Amino acid sequence: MTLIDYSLYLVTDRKLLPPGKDYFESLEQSLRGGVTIVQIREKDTDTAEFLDIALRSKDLCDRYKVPLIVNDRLDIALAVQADGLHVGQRDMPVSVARKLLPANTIIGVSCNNLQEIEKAIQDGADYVGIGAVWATTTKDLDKPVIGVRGVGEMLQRLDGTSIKAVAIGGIKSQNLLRTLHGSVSPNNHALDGVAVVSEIMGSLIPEQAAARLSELISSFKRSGCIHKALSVSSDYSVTTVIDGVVDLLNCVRERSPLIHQITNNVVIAQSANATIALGASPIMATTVQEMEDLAKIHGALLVNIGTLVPTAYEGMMAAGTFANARRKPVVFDPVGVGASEFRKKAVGGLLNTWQSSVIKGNAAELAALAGSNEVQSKGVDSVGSGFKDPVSFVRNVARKERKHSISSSCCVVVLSGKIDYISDGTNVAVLENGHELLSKMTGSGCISGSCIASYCAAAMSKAQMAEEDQGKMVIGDMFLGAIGGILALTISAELAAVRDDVKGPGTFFPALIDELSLLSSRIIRERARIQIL
Ligand SMILES: Nc1ncnc2c1ncn2[C@@H]1O[C@H](COP(=O)(O)OP(=O)(O)OP(=O)(O)O)[C@@H](O)[C@H]1O
Ligand SMILES: Cc1ncsc1CCO
Repeated sequence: MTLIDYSLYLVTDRKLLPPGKDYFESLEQSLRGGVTIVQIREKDTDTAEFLDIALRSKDLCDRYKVPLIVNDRLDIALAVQADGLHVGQRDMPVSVARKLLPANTIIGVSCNNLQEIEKAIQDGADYVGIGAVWATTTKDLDKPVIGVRGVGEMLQRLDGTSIKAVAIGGIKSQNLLRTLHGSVSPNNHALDGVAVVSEIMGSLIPEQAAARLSELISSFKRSGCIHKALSVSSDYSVTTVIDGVVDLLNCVRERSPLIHQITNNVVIAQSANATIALGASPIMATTVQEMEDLAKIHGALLVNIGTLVPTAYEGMMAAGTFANARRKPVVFDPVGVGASEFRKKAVGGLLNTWQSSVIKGNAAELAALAGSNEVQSKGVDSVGSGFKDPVSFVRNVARKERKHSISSSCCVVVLSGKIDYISDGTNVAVLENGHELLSKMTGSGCISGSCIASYCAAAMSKAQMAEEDQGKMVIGDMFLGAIGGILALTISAELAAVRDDVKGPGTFFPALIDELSLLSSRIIRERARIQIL
């Protein structure tokens, strides 16, 4: 069979055409814009009309050397000598269609779960349409939305087969990179393409819409993310890390990045003050309506679920999505995730919707996230002495998170506690700075999230976007950002704790803010206690 390019798969829906827009004009423009394969879907059209549409669509697609797939109707596919047929679970079975269609006809099937993938393999489908990956308005959804992590599991089942995979459902330029990066199996089995409906069909200028999507897909491919998935740089040394952190400190002070924080109402003012003391600029905002505008101007986003309420959840969903679309760092603090089913479900939903650059938690939070019973929680706190082997634990959680994302924009994981462990899945930084008084006040972990977000914003702003970086989820060294944020807080805490004016946890916090504002390169170089493993 000739090689089929599934990368930008247009599924038609004439109901979405803007008023006055001709369907054939729209199709031709999208072909010019770079659509690589077309499926015509006509659910409520009479046979004669469908045939006419299919014939003319086939003619157009042939002119652009783009394969045409017919949805559901085998008779129409035969009549117009379509390149393929796409069936749903309640349509003609793949194995029967295979017998009826000419050899070499492409047959694809919609799959929503692993059983359906299994069946597609047994039946010998050429490709599967996995969806709905996001919630969508173009089709009545009688099946659950899968989310990118679910797509990854299905791709894993396709490992070792020659079956191609296209994700479908609510894919737009806004979530395209997240879809491509996030839909990946542990073996780096990635999508062959994405199916798009409304962003192209609903456009007045489909050529532009298709070209924008096509460019994003090409930059994703160019960035080599798929091949580099497990090759995070391992040339960190204590010296390079400290030099890097000092650089970030100066950058935070010089550029004062805006840090958008959706955090809990216990620590809002503390976090905003800590952010200012570091040299960055906070905006605490939770309302869904302003998330798109804020993502345009912030340098990083912090999402902390400490006192989660449904309206803030909506804001978090939107904020992360817009931050991903603009390739800004997202720092996630799943506070107390082990404490209730509500939190667990919310965290699952958030992680499945957007890509975090850094996930930070105490031992109990990360244990809950990783499904480990080794450390228990008491509300938002961790009980006991932590993990037997925290280095392997944090590395494994980072690896596991990376299974949900291709590439150097991998997720860095911070395990906080008396000693902090930070990993990008390969390297582990062990940081021994800090003071017991940090554990005697509420929200020290939450504030460390603000510090990390500030340093990650600096890391992003220092990175020069190269052409091949256009397809990445975020640029800049998030591993250094996370280390820098933790060092800033813990070194300042050491200095605050020994001040004459500090008598205990009450006087400690104001002194901590003072020391954060006085932090210097010299202090970091003198005091950082760090190992890189
Ligand atoms: N006993 C300690 N000695 C030194 N440093 C500590 C100690 N406890 C905590 N820290 C520092 O404080 C930071 C926050 O740690 P912790 O793990 O207590 O956060 P947390 O449990 O998320 O806090 P919270 O829920 O109150 O925000 C850590 O990064 C660590 O460096
Ligand atoms: C005490 C507390 N409860 C919810 S969030 C929070 C702040 C520390 O995590």
